[in-house]
This record gives sequence, structure tokens and C-alpha cells, in this order.
Amino acid sequence: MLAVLPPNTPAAPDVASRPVLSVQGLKAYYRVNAYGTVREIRAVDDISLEIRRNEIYGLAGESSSGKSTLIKTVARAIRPPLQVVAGHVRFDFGTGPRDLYAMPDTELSAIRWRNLSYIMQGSMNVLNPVRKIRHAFMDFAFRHMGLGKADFLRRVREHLAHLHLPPEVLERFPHELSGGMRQRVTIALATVCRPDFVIADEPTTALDVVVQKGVLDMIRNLQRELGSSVLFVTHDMAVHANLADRLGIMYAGRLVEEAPTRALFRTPLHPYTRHLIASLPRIGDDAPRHGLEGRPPSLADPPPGCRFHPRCPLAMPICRQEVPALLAHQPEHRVACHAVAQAAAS
Ligand SMILES: Nc1ncnc2c1ncn2[C@@H]1O[C@H](COP(=O)(O)OP(=O)(O)OP(=O)(O)O)[C@@H](O)[C@H]1O
Repeated sequence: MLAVLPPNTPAAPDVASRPVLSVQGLKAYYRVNAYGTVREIRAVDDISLEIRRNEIYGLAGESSSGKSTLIKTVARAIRPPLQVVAGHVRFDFGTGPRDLYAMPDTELSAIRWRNLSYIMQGSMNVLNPVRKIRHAFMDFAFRHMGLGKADFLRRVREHLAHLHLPPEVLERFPHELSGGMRQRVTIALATVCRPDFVIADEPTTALDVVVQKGVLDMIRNLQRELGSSVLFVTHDMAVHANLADRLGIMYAGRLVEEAPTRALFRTPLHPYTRHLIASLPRIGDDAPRHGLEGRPPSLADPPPGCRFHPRCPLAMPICRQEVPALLAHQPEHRVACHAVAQAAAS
């Protein structure tokens, strides 16, 4: 077990049953001025989901489906031209749900790193290239730990040792470390305060397969030890299969399916999810994989109805007119598809 800090979340009898993150009707658009005309890129368009304590929720979908935009919005790490135009993001760190966008800046900076931390794509976004790693820990984590400097650095060294990182990394500049080591350091940084909720945006994408496995194991082990919740984003379904407890599939700014990972891989319901899973390579299966016809739509001018309908093998007239609601087909399995809903009703 980690001998670092006591849990951040105060024990309350009903805390475990409440979601730690609740997103409702969230819409986040890029409002871009193009030659005097404002265009809206609807990258996150009416998303609702909940993430529980002590689970890894994987968010999947191809490039430009809105994954990064959704997690930036969930972390309130947005800047123009991105704007939240509707909906709520509520976190409950044990003291009741709090609307992230209604929080004063002081409260927001108090929960950052301590309750809510963010492992970004590419470690150099958080590590300053001209400062030693020690400074990153001092800058981000020191004020949240309530310790003197010597005790704080001792805790940091213990945490690094627990993660099999030598304490000497504190005296290194980021460029002196390999890519995998830098990513491990950013994970150590993001978890040293034992946060309740960790957001990880493609943390292993730039790494080779062997290093990637080590980093994924590190994230899984830490999550188990801390009992925290992780929102993990990658387009790589094989990574999700090995890491996520539950999976949400995004297509063109919308959540189209959500289920426990095993159920989603065994019985994918949405035609897009079925395509994602069917295109995964399998050992001993040399049959050619067929890509989907067409391309994802422009999020500045998405098609009406279901955004997947122009590429969907099951498309019906209603799919061109009505947005399918995300409905529960099993208690834990939600899907937004008219064809699936009709088949279930018949
Ligand atoms: N700063 C920006 N200004 C305008 N549009 C943007 C901006 N950033 C992203 N977008 C658009 O928002 C949409 C969603 O992009 P986003 O990066 O969230 O997708 P993604 O699923 O995370 O993709 P990837 O896996 O490639 O990172 C895309 O159409 C993208 O072009």
C-alpha cells in the first residue's frame, strides 16, 4: 500500500454509492470566426454520463470525435474559442455534488491536484523544459499537502520509490529523461496528492508498446491502491480492453454507447461500436478488415438525426430525422440507435 497521505474523501455512509462525476446535457462548442462569420464546431453535443468511485471509465472514438474536448470541459481546462453552451459538470468529492462551472476560482484551485488531477497528452505540457523535475512537484503539489518543505520532498521521494522511480529524477531536467520515464514522472506528479479523480488523455500514445504496457500497469496499480476514479481517453480499443472497467464510445461529438468493458466487447450494440471491435486485429485471423464507407461528418455542419446515419449499414428513414436517445437496453448498457431500439421493441 502507498504510505503517503490519508484519503482525501471524508468517510460518509452514502458516499460510495454516489457518482464522483456527473455530466448532464453537456454541450461545448468552438466558436470560430471565419471571414466575419461565426461558425460553431459542435465537438461535445449533449453528453450525459456518470463516473463512479473506484472505477476506470474509458472514453473511445476515432480522431476528432470530441474526446479531448469532452475531458478538457470536464476538467474546466477550456479556453476560447471553446465555450460551454449548456449542461452541467458536477463533482462529488465526499461533501456533496458541486457544479464545477459555478465554483469560484479559489475553490477550483484548491481541488486541482488534491482532488482532481489531469495527465495530459505528452508529458512536456506539464513539465517545464528549463526547470528540474523537483520544481514541478513544488509548483503543483506542495501547497496541497500541508507539509513543510523537507517532509514534502520526503513524501515525494517515497511516492517515486513506490512507483519504481529513482529519487534522482527530481534533480533532472525533463530532456534528460526518456519519453517513458517522463510520462511516469507526470503520473507520479498527478497522483502524489492521492486525488479522488484522475483524467488521463492519451497518456501512452507516443510510447512504444513495451513502455506503454509498463505505464498502463502503473496507472492500473495506482488506481487500485488509491481507490480513485480514472477517466481514461484513447482511440486504442486494445488499451481499453485491458484497462477500463466501463467504456463510453463517442462518435461525432456524441456518446453513442456505454457499457461495462466486457459486455461492450462481447455484445456491442451500436453499428459504429461493432465496426470498431470488428476491425481489431486477432491472433490467427488473417481475414481482411473492411473499413467503414465514408468519413466522419464535419462538426461545423453535422447531418440531422443520427450523426452516424450516412455511414450506417442499418440506416432507416427515421435515422435521418430524429436524434436517437441514449437508452438503457440492459441495466448497465446504454446505446443511441433507432435500429437497436426497434429490434428490442419487436
Ligand atoms: N482549438 C480549436 N478550434 C476549433 N476547432 C477545434 C479546436 N480544437 C479541436 N477542434 C475541433 O473539435 C473537434 C473535436 O476535436 P477533439 O480534439 O476533441 O477530438 P478527439 O476525439 O480528441 O481527437 P484526437 O483523438 O485526434 O485527439 C474536431 O472537429 C476538431 O477539429
